[in-house]
Amino acid sequence: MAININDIDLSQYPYLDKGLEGIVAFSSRKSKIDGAKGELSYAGYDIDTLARNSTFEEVCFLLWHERLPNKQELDELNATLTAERDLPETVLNYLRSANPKSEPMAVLRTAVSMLADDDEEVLEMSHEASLRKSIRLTAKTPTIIAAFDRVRNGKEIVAPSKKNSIAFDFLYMLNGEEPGENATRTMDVLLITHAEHGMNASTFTCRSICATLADVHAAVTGAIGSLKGPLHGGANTAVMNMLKSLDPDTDIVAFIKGKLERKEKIMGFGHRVYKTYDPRAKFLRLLAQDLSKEVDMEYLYEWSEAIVKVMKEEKNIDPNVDFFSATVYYSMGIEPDLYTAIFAMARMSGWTAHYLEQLGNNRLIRPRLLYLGETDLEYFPVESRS
Ligand SMILES: CC(=O)SCCNC(=O)CCNC(=O)[C@H](O)C(C)(C)COP(=O)(O)OP(=O)(O)OC[C@H]1O[C@@H](n2cnc3c(N)ncnc32)[C@H](O)[C@@H]1OP(=O)(O)O
Ligand SMILES: O=C([O-])CC(=O)C(=O)O
Repeated sequence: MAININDIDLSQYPYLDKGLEGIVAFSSRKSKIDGAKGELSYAGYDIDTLARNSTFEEVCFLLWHERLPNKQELDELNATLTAERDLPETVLNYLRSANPKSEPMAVLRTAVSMLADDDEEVLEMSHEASLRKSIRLTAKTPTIIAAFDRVRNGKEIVAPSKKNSIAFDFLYMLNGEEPGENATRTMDVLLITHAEHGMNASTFTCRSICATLADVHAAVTGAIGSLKGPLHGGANTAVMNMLKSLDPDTDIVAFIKGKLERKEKIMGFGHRVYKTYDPRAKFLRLLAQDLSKEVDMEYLYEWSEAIVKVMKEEKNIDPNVDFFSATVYYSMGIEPDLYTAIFAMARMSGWTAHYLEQLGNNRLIRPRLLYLGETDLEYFPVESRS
């Protein structure tokens, strides 16, 4: 006989909720979100201030150490991140032989996992060794994404120039030519705004893996798998696929209303925590407006604004970080299926920061399950089952 949920005294299970909404699973010093006000800060610094003034490397230091670096500390981190950008030959060989039709996120997941093979400290679990591995993972992830994109497009892999920031070198390795100041700064802002976001699904995955005392490579490999889905980081690619399906004759109001009537979700909208405009979307919206105009694709921004208006009127739902970032990436000439991988490249800093935090105050994560299946069934050998 199956157990009926109505017969169970649910007051014994105070935390039972589909999707764990509202449950505080960890404490952290990495980021603070006020979902009602639409505010986000990393280790005490408002996201708008960081996006306007900081660099991704400085944000990495902030997330790992919970304070901003001084000049010498930042120079040292920059030097290490630059020196660690090369990939081991085993990973390069994998990227050269990977199926060019594979999703970049699947290839990234495999390549990041493979980095463990060549990391001499892989099983060294101290905070110091885990931080060194985190720096190496953050340095190498952009090289993996750019190399796979070149290989799948029949182009030679470009080695890192090691002359400049992660944002600069990523665009250099992707396009085979040095990016200008504006493109570099835009990529830096994208990386800063995507770096960290509390107990999101992929960070939860990362911390759960860490809590078994598995190494940081294992934890971020799991996190990449979690970020890939369209309800999480995969939404940015889905947003651009939706925008690309439109044309100047599309009645956007009818298009969105039709989707809502069919109970389809509009990608890039809604958030478990924000019940108002995502502060990062506010920032990226301005970038999307400027950049799409610069490359004569202002129509993408105009369609986006039209969608924002219908979603507000019909569902009172605002855009999240994935909505306008799609137009920013597209205006930079980046292929839509790379967007989630670039998100992962940024979030590597947040994942590894949470890994270090979990390691410093660890307990196995093992929630309970409410069993609702059959009980006390009689076992019959397979031959006698109908
Ligand atoms: C980096 C990130 O991960 S940001 C999020 C990226 N993901 C997306 O953009 C995918 C689209 N958005 C969504 O699916 C959701 O808003 C999520 C998954 C992000 C958050 O979802 P939840 O907190 O679980 O809300 P849930 O899915 O239960 O939705 C609540 C209600 O809002 C509606 N809703 C939420 N988001 C959307 C959306 N994007 N389009 C249409 N309706 C939506 C739901 O249909 C539901 O309506 P109902 O109560 O009438 O059935
Ligand atoms: O916080 C979340 O649920 C999703 C996320 O990662 C983000 O918005 O950056």
